[in-house]
Amino acid sequence: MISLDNVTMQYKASTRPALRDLSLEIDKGEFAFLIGPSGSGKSTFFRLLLKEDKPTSGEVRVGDFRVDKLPGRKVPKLRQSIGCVFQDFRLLQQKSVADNVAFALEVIGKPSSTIRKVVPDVLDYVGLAGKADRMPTELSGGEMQRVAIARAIANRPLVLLADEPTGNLDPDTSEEIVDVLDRVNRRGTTVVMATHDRHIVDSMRRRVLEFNLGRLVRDEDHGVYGVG
Ligand SMILES: Nc1ncnc2c1ncn2[C@@H]1O[C@H](COP(=O)(O)OP(=O)(O)OP(=O)(O)O)[C@@H](O)[C@H]1O
Repeated sequence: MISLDNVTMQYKASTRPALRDLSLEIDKGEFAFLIGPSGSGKSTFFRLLLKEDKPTSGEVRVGDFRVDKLPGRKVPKLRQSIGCVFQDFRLLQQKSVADNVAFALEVIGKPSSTIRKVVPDVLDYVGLAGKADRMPTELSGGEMQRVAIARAIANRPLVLLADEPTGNLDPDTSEEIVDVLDRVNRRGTTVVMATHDRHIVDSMRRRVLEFNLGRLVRDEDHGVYGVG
């Protein structure tokens, strides 16, 4: 589903590469944690998958997309097959919960009949039934992240990338959010979650990919956070 082959990413403004000769594969349906200290390359890895940056060398694949060689006109199609969730939720503040999700489907050209059906289903799925008409300011952090997940999965992407999705949440709420991601994964979506949350990694016992200084230094199937 995701594969990197000898990928190096050297930003022009930086003296050392953000990723160095990175090779890894994540299969369809896997749930993988990406861990490592600040600056180890986790966000850069996500940016390469989304073609927000182009690697200096090496090959990047997501599903059938050869991302590093993808022409610009095909990038929207790639991004439609990758859902993203971030630490800071990134909701549209002027739109209701339902409209945040609907808007994501509108911009990719889904017909309104589909949108009317999908939005309540997906809100129900993430545990927000009954909150469709709330504005983001009327939600808790955990609820905001549920909206962000609903928006990210509404189009049933192949992959869900979550960049520190629990970074702004308390421990109990974090567990609830990871439960939602776990359900999304069990439905067949590949999930990759970058995190600094030791407790979550240790309790889930899923694949752990540890980065350090742009290198993959550990890859374990049922890993823990470890000493780092
Ligand atoms: N646009 C950029 N230009 C120059 N250097 C960059 C750029 N983006 C990231 N870097 C550098 O690349 C390295 C990897 O950064 P990256 O953001 O991928 O790390 P990270 O593991 O996601 O960190 P964090 O846990 O803090 O989010 C760092 O040394 C960073 O300073």
